Amino acid sequence: MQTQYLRGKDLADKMQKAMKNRVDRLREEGKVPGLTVVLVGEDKASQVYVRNKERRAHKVGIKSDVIRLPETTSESELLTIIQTLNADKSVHGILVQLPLPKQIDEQKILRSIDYEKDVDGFHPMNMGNFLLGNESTLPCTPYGIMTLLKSYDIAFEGKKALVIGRSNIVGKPMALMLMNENATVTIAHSHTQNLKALAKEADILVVAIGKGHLVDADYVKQGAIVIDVGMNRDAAGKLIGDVNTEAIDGIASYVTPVPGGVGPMTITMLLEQTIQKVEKD
Ligand SMILES: Nc1nc(=O)c2c([nH]1)NC[C@@H]1CN(c3ccc(C(=O)N[C@@H](CCC(=O)O)C(=O)O)cc3)C=[N+]21
Repeated sequence: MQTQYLRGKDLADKMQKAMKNRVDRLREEGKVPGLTVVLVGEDKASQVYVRNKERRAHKVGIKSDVIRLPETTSESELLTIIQTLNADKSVHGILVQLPLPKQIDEQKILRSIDYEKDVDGFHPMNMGNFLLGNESTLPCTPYGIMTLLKSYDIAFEGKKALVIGRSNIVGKPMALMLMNENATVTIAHSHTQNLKALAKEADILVVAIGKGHLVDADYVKQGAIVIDVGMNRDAAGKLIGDVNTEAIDGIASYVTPVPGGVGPMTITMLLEQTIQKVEKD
């Protein structure tokens, strides 16, 4: 079987080109979409993501600001900044980069963001509405993955899906989205037994565990669709996924590359949801 790459980067470029036209139209009406990213600390990987988001936002015409705060920022200092952004009419989207330093309660911060400006879909109001099937902002990574799969006309109906990883921002919402598309979904995590055997049964395998090249041919059924959410660095500092893509070549039907797969789609959905906030205004 010839394994095909699901090229998130290509779809992201195409979608962002169309977004540019929508933003141009909004700007003609005097509406300039504004996205503010708050980055606490010096985490190197986070800095790269933030720079990527900023560059892409500017390219589609979104006014993007980054507030960089020191690692030692207190919870109350961060809450004050969020209150200012909540009240600022030129800010349509607020993203507080996770993870936050340990002195800051992440859930408390996410709750403090005006849920109508939560373009990540992490606010409990959005998470709750999403769980209930109501309209909501969606977590960008799983939303991007679903958008990518649909663009390749991949069907979900009755398929066996396994999501490895149960985080609030990827695993849990991913499982729910697959379920909503009528897949039969299993969630695996660090306590799961016989992971390889379980994975081998999956028609759709989503890997979000943060262990470089963990998934190889032993985990993948002939013809399976494999989604790699991993962002790890190897010994040489190169970005590698959770999936050893070379090892499953000829086994999987489709696989997302790293880089150029899920990451660019995450950013695209963030921009999409920011523009939607302004269009609905
Ligand atoms: N509140 C919050 N929202 C997030 O969405 C969020 C977050 N916190 N914390 C960190 C993670 C990570 N994340 C990435 C997004 C895009 C790429 C991306 O574009 N990656 C490129 C290349 C990156 C490179 O070359 O280093 C790619 O995969 O092709 C990566 C990682 C968003 N996150």
